[in-house]
Amino acid sequence: MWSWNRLAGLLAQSTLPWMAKGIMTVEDARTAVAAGASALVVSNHGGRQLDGQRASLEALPGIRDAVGPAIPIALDSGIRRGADVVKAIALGADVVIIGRLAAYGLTAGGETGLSRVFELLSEEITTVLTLLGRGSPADLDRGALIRVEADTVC
Ligand SMILES: Cc1cc2nc3c(=O)[nH]c(=O)nc-3n(C[C@H](O)[C@H](O)[C@H](O)COP(=O)(O)O)c2cc1C
Repeated sequence: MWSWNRLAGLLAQSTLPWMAKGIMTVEDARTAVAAGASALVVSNHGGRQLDGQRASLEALPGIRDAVGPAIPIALDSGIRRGADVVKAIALGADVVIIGRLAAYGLTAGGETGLSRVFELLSEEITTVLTLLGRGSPADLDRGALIRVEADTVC
């Protein structure tokens, strides 16, 4: 079974930089950074392992606060449109990763379909940034968002 100790043994055999994927708690984020991770991927693996797990977007702000600004953070799981990318950046991600979205594009239209996925994402990100009055992703912060509790949505 995988453990942080087993990972330490593996890392001792290499000087390559590495990133930890599947980080969903502040505790694991701190442990990964202390173990030498160069970057983190906040991810619930697309909900494919524990489908009742909380969303990676929910976990992101606390993890960013815990590790500070210097550790690059990627986020994945559930990115489907440009607004999702904007939310992730506003909550502290440096980059996002797409999984099934890329697969959907490839399935629907091969290389052309995949290119279209990136075109749509780019257009949507530009639209959302414009509507928020932000010039670029670098201008995003948590003030761009409001939190709506699920039980307040009619
Ligand atoms: C068919 C499939 C296989 C995957 N296999 C792995 C895997 O072996 N290891 C892993 O860390 N994540 C795996 N993932 C999760 C992806 O790396 C990624 O975290 C996830 O797809 C992101 O969520 P999204 O699909 O909603 O964008 C897999 C995802 C899919 C769809």
